[in-house]
Amino acid sequence: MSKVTSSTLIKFKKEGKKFTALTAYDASFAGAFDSEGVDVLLVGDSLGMVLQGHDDTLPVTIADIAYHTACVKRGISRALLIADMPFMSYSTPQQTMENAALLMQAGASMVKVEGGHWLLESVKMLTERGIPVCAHLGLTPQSVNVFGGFKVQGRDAENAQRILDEAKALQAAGAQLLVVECIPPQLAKTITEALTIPVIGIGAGADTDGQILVMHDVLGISSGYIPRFSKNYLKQTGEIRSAIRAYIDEVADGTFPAEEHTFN
Ligand SMILES: Nc1nc(=O)c2c([nH]1)NC[C@@H]1CN(c3ccc(C(=O)N[C@@H](CCC(=O)O)C(=O)O)cc3)CN21
Ligand SMILES: CC(C)C(=O)C(=O)O
Ligand SMILES: [Mg+2]
Repeated sequence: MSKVTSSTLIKFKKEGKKFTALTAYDASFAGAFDSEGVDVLLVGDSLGMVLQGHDDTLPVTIADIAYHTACVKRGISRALLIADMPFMSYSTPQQTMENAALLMQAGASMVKVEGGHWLLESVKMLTERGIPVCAHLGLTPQSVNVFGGFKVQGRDAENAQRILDEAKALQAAGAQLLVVECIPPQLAKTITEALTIPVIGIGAGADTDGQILVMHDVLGISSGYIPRFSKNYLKQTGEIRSAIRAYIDEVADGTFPAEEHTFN
């Protein structure tokens, strides 16, 4: 099967084919997700919470992400592999280049960064130097202390407009993919229709081009708080590979996310 690239995802968007993304942190799970047909795998800085047991993603380092990216890379053959840039590893353009290079050399095919207008120069510089960028807007967990908690973003008209403007500006700066997290479904729909690049949602309703979840939520083994927008597919299937297939099928046919998984 041919490798998934940003061109594949643009083709899916044009065809209206909903695609699936999932986090992965090691070769074995990543290999299973890849062979079942998950299109995009993300080495998320969520690993700070689900692997390391922290309360947020801030303690994660570039070495942590590079290590898990190298592990995942060895297990997969088809999926597009994205690596999260961790907190404060991309605070200046120079630092961004150096750290993004480490993740690409560890095996990533794209890096993901959280933020809007302040990131435009870095997105342009990375793209010009051969590093594809996935942007991330809405509830950007690295800003949890600014938000005062993991709270839905873009609920009022002013912030919704700002997020839409930032999405367009990030695309214009060269971003090839966008993740929107925990925003109202109407806003996610507007952004998805306004952009030519694919938009992946989490807690953002059913009208984005793709969906992403944290693998521990899909397999029902997150400890402590489980976000209400996620779904435990292991419960209904009893087997890991079947759970992943159910997730892929429900995203493809529009059953997931349902009303209960969205913020209205
Ligand atoms: N296991 C896991 N799943 C995730 O989806 C996830 C992580 N970890 N870690 C990194 C971030 C943090 N995420 C989170 C964590 C909590 C909420 C949360 O508490 N949301 C409230 C919204 C409250 C409101 O209405 O503003 C909720 O009720 O779900 C959301 C996203 C998403 N990501
Ligand atoms: C939830 C996704 C989008 C993420 O950024 C992560 O897993 O770190
Ligand atoms: Mg992340």
